[in-house]
Amino acid sequence: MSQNSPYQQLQNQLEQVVEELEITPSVFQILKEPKHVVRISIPLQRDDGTVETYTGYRSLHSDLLGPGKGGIRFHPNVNEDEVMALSVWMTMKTAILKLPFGGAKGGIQVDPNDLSKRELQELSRQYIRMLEHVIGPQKDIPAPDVNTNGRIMGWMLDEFTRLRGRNVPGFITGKPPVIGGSEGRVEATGRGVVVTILRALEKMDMEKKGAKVAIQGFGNVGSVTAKRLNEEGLKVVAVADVNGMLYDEEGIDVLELCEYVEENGSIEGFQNQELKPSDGIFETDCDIFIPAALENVITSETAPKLKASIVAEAANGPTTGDGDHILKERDIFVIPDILCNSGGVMVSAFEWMQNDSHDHWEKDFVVQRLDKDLSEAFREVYKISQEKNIAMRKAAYQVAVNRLSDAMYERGWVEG
Ligand SMILES: NC(=O)C1=CN([C@@H]2O[C@H](COP(=O)(O)OP(=O)(O)OC[C@H]3O[C@@H](n4cnc5c(N)ncnc54)[C@H](OP(=O)(O)O)[C@@H]3O)[C@@H](O)[C@H]2O)C=CC1
Ligand SMILES: O=C(O)CCC(=O)C(=O)O
Repeated sequence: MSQNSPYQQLQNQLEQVVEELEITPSVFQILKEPKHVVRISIPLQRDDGTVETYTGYRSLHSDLLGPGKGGIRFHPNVNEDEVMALSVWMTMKTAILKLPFGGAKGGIQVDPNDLSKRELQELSRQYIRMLEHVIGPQKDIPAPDVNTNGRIMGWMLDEFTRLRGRNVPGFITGKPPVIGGSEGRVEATGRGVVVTILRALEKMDMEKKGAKVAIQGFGNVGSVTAKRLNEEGLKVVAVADVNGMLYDEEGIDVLELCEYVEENGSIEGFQNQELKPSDGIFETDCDIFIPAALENVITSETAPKLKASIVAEAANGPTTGDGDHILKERDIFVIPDILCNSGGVMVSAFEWMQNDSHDHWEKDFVVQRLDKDLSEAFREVYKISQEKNIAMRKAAYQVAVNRLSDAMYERGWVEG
């Protein structure tokens, strides 16, 4: 495992949390490894008739509190270490939120931009065919993540339905509402990120109107977060994607940018502005910095440059151990990923519940419940961080591990 292995860093963190909570080390023994990791080699017939194989994974970290839950990522950097770490973070999120789920994650090592629409659909269906034995509404329930969306969830649902010979809408979440998806799931992660930011601003006595925001990543999570912050009166001054960064100290026209990205797939060319280098995002003058792309971006190199007083981790695992240490030393308030971006899985849980009871909730109801439940989770974590004088990340892990440890005891997996 490399030094920047998210999975290794996680293991170190978990071991420390178990020690500090003075709970039995057996809890760490159980949490340190996923229950299973399935690796598949997926053959795909390309449009030119040749066959290529793609490596795919599904890691089920824990089904202690319910079936595994977690997204599917399509990206060239997907690997076993990453998928395992992402599945552990899912276990922590669902435990913090008291959802009836464990943690899982999957992915395919592929750049979807290299595939035609037919190839992408076939690869998505093939992934489900090859993993049918380990997924299902009471076993392990997938959802969207980086480079996957409602359209892909729809194809996957269709494939699973064919395999089972009956409709099983609760097998996957994040699907379009017309085939059983929940209202508000597309926006849920970004909306949740903003709920946690608003709670943090209140706790820190910071004015939200005009607060300056910089966002790395302008996909599903980054763009919805930007839109919601804009509605709340904050000012998005910088946005970066892989091609570069847009900067406007007066505030970017977020609505127009969202429409532009929807049509053009990138921020490049927006209002004919020249992009600045993508890395400039770390040095932007702002109050809130939001990583909303991939792992390991706040490091020993970038953490010292940040100007923000709040880091809201919309991405999973954006901060390395060294980076985190520097943020702590610099007294930057971090809303940890396992709390900050958990609005997505929360509304996925709502979707699964609606599927189970053949119900359809109105969007207003979904949004209100998300705001209320996530604010409550924020308060619980914040209270512990204050009482114990520890960082929000450590407090979040403590909440999760305590709950998991209690469940292990009640199920007879460990002694008290
Ligand atoms: N979707 C969800 O519901 C949830 C997602 N998350 C996490 O949020 C993060 C983003 O996911 P999501 O928005 O769904 O993914 P998307 O695929 O929709 O968007 C990812 C964005 O990140 C950008 N990006 C990738 N690499 C870089 C880079 N090196 N520098 C700057 N920008 C970069 C992409 O740019 P480009 O388009 O140019 O490639 C794109 O704008 C991930 O960590 C994911 O795990 C967490 C919880 C739930
Ligand atoms: O909605 C879900 O089930 C999972 C979303 C996800 O992958 C995540 O929170 O990282």
